[in-house]
Amino acid sequence: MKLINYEASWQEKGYELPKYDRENVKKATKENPTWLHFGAGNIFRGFVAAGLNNMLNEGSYDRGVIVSEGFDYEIIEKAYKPYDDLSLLVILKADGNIEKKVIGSVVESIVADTQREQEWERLKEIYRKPSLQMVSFTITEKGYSLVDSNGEYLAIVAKDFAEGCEKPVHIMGKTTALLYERYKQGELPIALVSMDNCSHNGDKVFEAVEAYAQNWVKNGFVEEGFLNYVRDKNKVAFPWSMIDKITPRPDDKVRKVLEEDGFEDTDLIITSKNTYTAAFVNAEETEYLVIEDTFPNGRPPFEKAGFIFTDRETVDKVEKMKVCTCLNPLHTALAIFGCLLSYETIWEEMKDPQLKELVYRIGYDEGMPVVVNPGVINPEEFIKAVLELRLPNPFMPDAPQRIATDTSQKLPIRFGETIKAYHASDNLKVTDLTFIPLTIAGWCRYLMGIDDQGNPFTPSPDPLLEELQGYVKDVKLGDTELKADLLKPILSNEKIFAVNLYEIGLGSKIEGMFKEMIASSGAVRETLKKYLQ
Ligand SMILES: NC(=O)c1ccc[n+]([C@@H]2O[C@H](COP(=O)([O-])OP(=O)(O)OC[C@H]3O[C@@H](n4cnc5c(N)ncnc54)[C@H](O)[C@@H]3O)[C@@H](O)[C@H]2O)c1
Ligand SMILES: O=P(O)(O)OC[C@@H](O)[C@@H](O)[C@H](O)[C@H](O)CO
Repeated sequence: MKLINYEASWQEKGYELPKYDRENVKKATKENPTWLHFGAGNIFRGFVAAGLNNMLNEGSYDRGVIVSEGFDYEIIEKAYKPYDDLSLLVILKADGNIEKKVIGSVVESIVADTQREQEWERLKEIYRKPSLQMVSFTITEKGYSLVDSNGEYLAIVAKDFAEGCEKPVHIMGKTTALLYERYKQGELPIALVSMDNCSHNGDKVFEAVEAYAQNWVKNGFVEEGFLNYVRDKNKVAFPWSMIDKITPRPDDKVRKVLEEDGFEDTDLIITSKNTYTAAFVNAEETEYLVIEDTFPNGRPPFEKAGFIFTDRETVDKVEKMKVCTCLNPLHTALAIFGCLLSYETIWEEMKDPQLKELVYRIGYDEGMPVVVNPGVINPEEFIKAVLELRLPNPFMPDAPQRIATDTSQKLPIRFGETIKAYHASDNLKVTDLTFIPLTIAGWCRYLMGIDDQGNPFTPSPDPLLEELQGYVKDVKLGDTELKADLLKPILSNEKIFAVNLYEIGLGSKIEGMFKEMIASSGAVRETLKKYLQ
């Protein structure tokens, strides 16, 4: 059974196949595309492309999506092209049932690299099409960042600014250069939609594109009118969104299940840029995509796929509910302590009495008091499902090591917003927080790269890892005397926590917890017991 030759007989083995004429969809999309997506990773295939696939199956839409990758070209070369852009979605339900769906809605895949002339020219052509309504992104938080931890422009960004729109290297430079093609075509309208887990994600795209446009205007590469176009919300919109569907890396156990069916395209691929990909993607059943309804050139009827359209204020509340309180902070706490306590799956961590208690306390005791009900999703029901069904789902192969990736980029939204809300509150005291500080102390302990048994482990990739590990490199388990300012460069960094933790009164508390966690091997567990029993 090869994806590229899928056939009706697969249905007997429970595989749902595209019910539409894919060649027609391909042709219509290539001629008049409506949607281009950057970031060919797992969430794109497992959720958004799958939503469109449902619409095509039902006949409620007639166009596919074109995917582009401006960072990790191997994803396209190894996980899309060999399979004619098809993929297999494996849904792992909490009751143990598995659904398998062939996703045919991705009809073209393109590497976004100015050195690859044909592909770059095709992207320009797509941007020039009046039919194009939206360009979306799932490129991780760091994909939007133009600066380093000191706020200085990254070298590639500075070079892009200096060299103009002919051969940008940063993904936001490529996006801006392509948008310039659309501007030249008569200022055609479009929406650029981030679907990443960052706060006010639309603003991240806007700020990056605006910075590129400003610098290119300043350096004489593009006209002032382009900057005005980027800033004109009636022409270029940057809607906010909140996306939710736990989509782990392609898993070996799932691979074996597929192989038992006779499915052959099961190679697990780890690219040189550390993306975990395959021709299949495994994900949970639950999914939410809430998008601010600002699309100057219209949009596909995504309501048919269950996506929720609303105003910006509601998206903000939903995002705060999910990313700042009811899911992602709990994930990051499990990621940090999971790596320290040598866990390899989230569901097993949810059987650990202290870790389970920790996420209940972070969620219910510390997060929920500052959550505002967004109306479109009920926070009480949402957090209950996360804690009782989604995280403990034993069929989901999600790993703390995946979630620990880029933790330095995630802390401001996952914990910083709650800390700020307590600090600003008249009736809550930030110094009463215990479990969030405990998790931050755990992260400082994690940065040592030594687990609770005293064995070295490899922390997950993070753009600040090297710098941050430098601060704790001399700490040893059993140290009783620590340099007074040891953690200060970390805990006072407002880029990492959204606040200076010393200025709001949490710095010493976290330092104290860190000291408890380095007392000896086994001290992480003992510290968790102390605060959680
Ligand atoms: N996987 C999930 O459970 C999930 C759920 C909700 C939201 N998300 C959001 O989607 C993002 C991607 O998740 P995924 O599961 O697709 O991950 P993935 O590892 O499968 O893919 C990561 C994608 O980001 C791109 N990328 C990474 N670093 C980049 C950079 N510096 N510049 C440009 N592009 C870069 C990669 O090329 C790839 O396309 C997450 O960071 C998160 O914001 C993921
Ligand atoms: O995708 P990241 O790296 O931003 O965060 C890791 C997980 O917390 C995240 O992917 C969740 O699974 C997701 O946000 C659930 O909707």
